[in-house]
Amino acid sequence: MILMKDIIREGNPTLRATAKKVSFPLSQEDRDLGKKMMKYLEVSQDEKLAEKYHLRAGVGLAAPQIDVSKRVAAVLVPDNDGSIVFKDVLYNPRILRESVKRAALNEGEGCLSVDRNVAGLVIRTDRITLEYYDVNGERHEIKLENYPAIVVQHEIDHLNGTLFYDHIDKESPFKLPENTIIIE
Ligand SMILES: OCN(O)CCCc1ccccc1
Ligand code: NI
Repeated sequence: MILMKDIIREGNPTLRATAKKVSFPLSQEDRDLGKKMMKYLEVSQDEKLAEKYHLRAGVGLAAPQIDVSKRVAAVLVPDNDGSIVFKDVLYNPRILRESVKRAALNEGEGCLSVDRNVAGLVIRTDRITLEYYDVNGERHEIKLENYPAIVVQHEIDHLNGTLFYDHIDKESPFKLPENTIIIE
């Protein structure tokens, strides 16, 4: 099971590398990789289990964060009523289209690989068309907006060696750019 000790932190060069695509059919190793990353998210979102295993809750986890430089990310986005908005392990995810409209979470973002708070608006795209392959090699092309779109962009950033605070305006971190909405 993935524990916090398995998650690499800022300074580890893997976090700034461009991860490699996986090939299909997936090796058993790449299947297991996706499974254990999703397991981490499920356990981390269960209050009791997260406490038991000292896990920081996460709505996404990218393979580079466990020092595996492959284009694989698990996403588990709950609704505030506990239902699931989006859940899947994304293999070779790719953003096909981005809206002109931008978006940022009101409370900013954090990262399991960043052990500090970095305040400021993380400016992202509000709506995306996402292409990815699932564990069975099936191609998916879906539209996401608002919170799930933000999470997927955060994870795909990890595959390209980008961290959330790279998107914060250093001079004025809380300036709201034109054409940008705040997501509560
Ligand atoms: O890479 C995943 N991870 O560091 C966990 C936090 C994910 C996340 C947090 C805030 C907004 C979008 C995504
Ligand atoms: Ni992260």
